[in-house]
Amino acid sequence: MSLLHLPPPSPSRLTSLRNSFSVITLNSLRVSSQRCRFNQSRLTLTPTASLTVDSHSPTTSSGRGSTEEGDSPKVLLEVRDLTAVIAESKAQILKGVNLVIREGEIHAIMGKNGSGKSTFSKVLVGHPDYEVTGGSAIFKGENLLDMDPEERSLFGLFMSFQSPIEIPGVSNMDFLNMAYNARMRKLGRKELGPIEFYEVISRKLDVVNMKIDFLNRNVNEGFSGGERKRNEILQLAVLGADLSVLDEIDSGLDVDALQDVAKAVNGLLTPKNSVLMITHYQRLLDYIRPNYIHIMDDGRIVKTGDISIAKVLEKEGYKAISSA
Ligand SMILES: Nc1ncnc2c1ncn2[C@@H]1O[C@H](COP(=O)(O)OP(=O)(O)OP(=O)(O)O)[C@@H](O)[C@H]1O
Repeated sequence: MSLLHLPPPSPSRLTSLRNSFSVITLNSLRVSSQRCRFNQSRLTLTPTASLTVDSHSPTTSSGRGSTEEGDSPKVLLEVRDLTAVIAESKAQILKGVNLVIREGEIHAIMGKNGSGKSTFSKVLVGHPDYEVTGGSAIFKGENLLDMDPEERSLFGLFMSFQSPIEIPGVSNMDFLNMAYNARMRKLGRKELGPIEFYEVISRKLDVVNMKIDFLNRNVNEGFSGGERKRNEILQLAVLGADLSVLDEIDSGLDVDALQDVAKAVNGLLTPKNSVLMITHYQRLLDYIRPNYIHIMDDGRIVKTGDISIAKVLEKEGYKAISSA
């Protein structure tokens, strides 16, 4: 790929964008663009000792993570008794979610429509539509619920939304350059100017099999469903994350796109980072092999197991799971 194919954004364009958003990062911009509400109510919660659906008994199926005694990887995310309501109506959606994710593990959450899967993932990233009413979420040893969405993103939590939003007037390239630099600042690493960043991102495009033209288009504007999903993974590839929450990354993808996206996600895995996927279908799990599958029902994780759960589901539906 050559630099000649696409002019990098002008420095003045980047400066004006920086002035418009004094602080800008991926999750926070996407979260706040969805509801234009920046003031998330902050809660300081005391972790409570309680029952857990401990995810560390099933066997690994992806070869990542570890279940051997004495060789437990570090806990990355520990969610205990998490409850949350819809901010506006106060309707309770999460009714005590328990989940432990260790470094290097891939987890999948499945469950009927409306069981609370997306709500859980949005609560994790601090979406303002929801208020946490109890429980705790500790990420890399810090209280996640005490951080605003932007801090969560900079701290290494990435979320790919089920329906990625458009951001009119902001090109993919400019958006990613700013988000990348914000993350580099947080990590104490070198920020990149438009030309250097262009070289970085050009290489990442191959990872998701995206054409270079997408960099000059406004974020998700006019993108097809599949292109939006690829763009989400491009963002993940550029920013990196300790924990990537992928909400129905497989929806709207044709077979080739699904394979591209899965290959890209697999290519980003290291022994240190983890993935939490939400999906309805086994086909995604055939490409990205989870260590654990959790079933969510009515705002709680009610069952945890290995890939065999997905196989039963595919054949017999949720009835078979609840009676198991
Ligand atoms: N912002 C909101 N306003 C009103 N209701 C909401 C909101 N967010 C979630 N809900 C409701 O909470 C319930 C759980 O929704 P959620 O999107 O978390 O379910 P889900 O398990 O992800 O479903 P699906 O599999 O269909 O994506 C649903 O009944 C939904 O209508």
